[in-house]
Amino acid sequence: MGYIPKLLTEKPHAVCIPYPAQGHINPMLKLAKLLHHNGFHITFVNTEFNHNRLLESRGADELDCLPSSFQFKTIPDGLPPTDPNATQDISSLCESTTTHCLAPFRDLLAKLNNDSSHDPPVSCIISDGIMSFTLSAAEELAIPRVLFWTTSACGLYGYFQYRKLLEKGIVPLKEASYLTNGYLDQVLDWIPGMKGIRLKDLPSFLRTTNPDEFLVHFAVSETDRARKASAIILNTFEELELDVLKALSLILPPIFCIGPLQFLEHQVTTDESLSILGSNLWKEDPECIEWLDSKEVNSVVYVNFGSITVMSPEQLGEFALGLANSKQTFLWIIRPDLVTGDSAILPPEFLEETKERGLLARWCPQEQVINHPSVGGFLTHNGWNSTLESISSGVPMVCWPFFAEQQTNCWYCCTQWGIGMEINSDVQRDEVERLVRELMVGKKGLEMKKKAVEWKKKAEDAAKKDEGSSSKNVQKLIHHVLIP
Ligand SMILES: O=c1ccn([C@@H]2O[C@H](COP(=O)(O)OP(=O)(O)O[C@H]3O[C@H](CO)[C@@H](O)[C@H](O)[C@H]3O)[C@@H](O)[C@H]2O)c(=O)[nH]1
Repeated sequence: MGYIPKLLTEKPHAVCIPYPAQGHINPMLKLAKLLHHNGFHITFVNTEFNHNRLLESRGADELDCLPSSFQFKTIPDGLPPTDPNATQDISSLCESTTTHCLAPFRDLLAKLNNDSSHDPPVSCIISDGIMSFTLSAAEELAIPRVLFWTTSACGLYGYFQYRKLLEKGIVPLKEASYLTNGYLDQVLDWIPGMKGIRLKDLPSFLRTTNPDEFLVHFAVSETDRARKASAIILNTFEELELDVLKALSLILPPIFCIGPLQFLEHQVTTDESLSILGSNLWKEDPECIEWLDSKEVNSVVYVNFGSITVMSPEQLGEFALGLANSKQTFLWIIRPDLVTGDSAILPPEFLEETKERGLLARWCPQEQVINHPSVGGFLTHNGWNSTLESISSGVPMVCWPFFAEQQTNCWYCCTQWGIGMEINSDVQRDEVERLVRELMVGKKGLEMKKKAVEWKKKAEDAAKKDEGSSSKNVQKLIHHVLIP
């Protein structure tokens, strides 16, 4: 039976369930706040593992002060215990959530809908795009089922190409030498809306010789299942990705572009405890902002590779010496689990050379950092949140995509939006030095800065209260889909 309010005055109740990783929890929490602001009762579902991390990094008190109409619940992720201060293995997590999370999720919904519960009945489910098992639970309750893909539209469209790549025999690669012999440079001229894109610019999981590669088949099944949703949400804005959105609209249910969500979140000011509620899973280093305050406008390179990227000690060394040799001032966030194997050891000559002009920290309030007037450029892995946060702050990028759709985001930044320059995946100190210098003081850097500021303005327009395309899309989503 579908959603029947217990009372006519009852609030709609949205259950928001992110994929359990930082880059997915952040935008989902922003959306949840936005819906709460629009009169929804919210249940936000974390995995037990991440919820413990959230309590650890932000303190339990923060959640105690929330209004009763905004609650957190947890389900297990089905994985064995791992390092509580590190991101879980992504492939295992995708496999585990798909296999193990539906049953506890169903139980949770049943509890929320139980007569003795003080919550209004669950009236819609908003789930991460790669948690599509939730569609079955929503179907059983006959309520709207919305998938929030936290990637860019171009990244999502990139995943949509996997089925065709398999059918055409382009993937899996015939042998490992295809990774380096130029095969990945082939231009795929059959993808509408992505003129000139190369195989290497599509999401990276295709770089495999294994016909059974889990993440390739997972991408195929999740994109297939996306067609069954009531609607798709994207944290982007229409003007940024017009061509791809047009192509996606032919194959997907209605798409609502509601980004940049951080701008819309800033308009939510009704409840103090909610507006300060954050979702960082690592403790933020408070020193970063003070340090930035002491620096000149546009003078600092901000270096951060997000929550999942890992690198070898050699790669860390190349970045370090490239930054040192660039002579630029920098803030570099080295996550405790950034380096594979041993802990991050930086070359002594790097520490000596940069002690006056570099700050190292373990985690920071990135939105605040990147929006700080001192930050002039961003050395990034091009996770979609980081990319969009950079666009929203008018900051150009040097791009070192690690995996997933970061390669696609990078290609768009460098070739379509005019706001990025790519570093070779086999990172070398000389290239880091050259590109960082170009970013901060070169002619190309200046042009990119101009472009980035133009995109920032367009992003602000999209988020303008009541008038911008993203603001209007939020209202359409609510009134046409979530409260039909
Ligand atoms: O010191 C830090 C580092 C990061 N962040 C935040 O953490 C998020 C990181 O997200 P993102 O930049 O998207 O990177 P990942 O953590 O790598 O994100 C995963 O999720 C994204 C959204 O689906 C995908 O685009 C990426 O490919 C995938 O790796 C952003 O909101 C950052 O602001 C901080 O607040 N402080």
